[in-house]
Amino acid sequence: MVVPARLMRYVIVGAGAIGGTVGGLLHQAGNDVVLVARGAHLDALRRDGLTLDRPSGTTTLRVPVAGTLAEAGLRDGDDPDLLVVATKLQDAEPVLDQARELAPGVGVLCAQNGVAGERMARARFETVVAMVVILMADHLEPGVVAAYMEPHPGVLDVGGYPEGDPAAATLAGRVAADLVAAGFSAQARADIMRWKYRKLLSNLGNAAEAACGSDDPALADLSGAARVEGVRALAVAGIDVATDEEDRARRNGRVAAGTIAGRTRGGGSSWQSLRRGTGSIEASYLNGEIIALGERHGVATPVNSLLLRVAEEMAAAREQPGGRSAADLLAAART
Ligand SMILES: CC(C)(CO)C(=O)C(=O)O
Repeated sequence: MVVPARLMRYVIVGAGAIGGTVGGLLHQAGNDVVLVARGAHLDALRRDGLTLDRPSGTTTLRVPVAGTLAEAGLRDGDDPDLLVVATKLQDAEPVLDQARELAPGVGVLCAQNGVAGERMARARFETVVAMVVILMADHLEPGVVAAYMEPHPGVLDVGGYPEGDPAAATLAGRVAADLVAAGFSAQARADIMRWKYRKLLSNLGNAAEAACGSDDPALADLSGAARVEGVRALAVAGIDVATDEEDRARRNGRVAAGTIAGRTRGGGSSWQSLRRGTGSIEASYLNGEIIALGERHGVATPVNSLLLRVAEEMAAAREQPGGRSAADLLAAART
């Protein structure tokens, strides 16, 4: 893909917490954006626009919407779109397959946790941009998204995948500039995957939070134990990970104190998946990534294995988040 000089159109699939916030604010900053949504959310977006609740107030944005990528008219060629995949990882492959049929030369941006989205995208497309998403947001109801961070709405660093690919790096630079102009903390990084692995480590606690709830007093111990296994597996696999110190220097956003529009943030993305009863959870691409590395390199990962099993069971049974005890899970993983 030759990255064109003109402003690209962002076609964003997965217009929930992440896609809605990113798309809404890119649109507000004057970018050409289409949100691809489904069901009641699509109806509400068409009827009422996108309502974005932020600590600074509520905005209604008339972002163009479509029900499918075909309806969005996804295009490559001389005037190509950028396809932004903001679905959960378990929902990404059908989107990528459909996009490939419509516009095989399109550039793809993976606005997702973990490191699997980039692999999936690169298996189908030439130009792929990886993104580290640190954005505390929630898809509250059809048409309504809350973004809880201030003073900026989130950290969205990007970089070409694989690292060193010149077209992907150029595209990442363009995206970073648009994100900064839209108010995000964003930068293009030549070593983006170190940062994605760093973020993966923090997401190993997502399944624990979903299973036990954020008020569980032993949650930090359980999540910490999952991370210790993750750090060990990545180190033995020889995967370079950005450090806490580097991370701290970048973190200049925080979750707004109290509530916005009368609501308090409940939990992270896996907690939200259980709450919505979607029947699936991202843990197989987060804890599962570490389990697979551990198996390959002889590192035991009992805590991640247990968390994955419990989170998947809860999702399949459409259990609400928070029903398990973190102390019990930790004890079970250690026996
Ligand atoms: C950082 C945070 C909480 C939001 O991007 C996250 O990664 C998640 O919940 O999955």
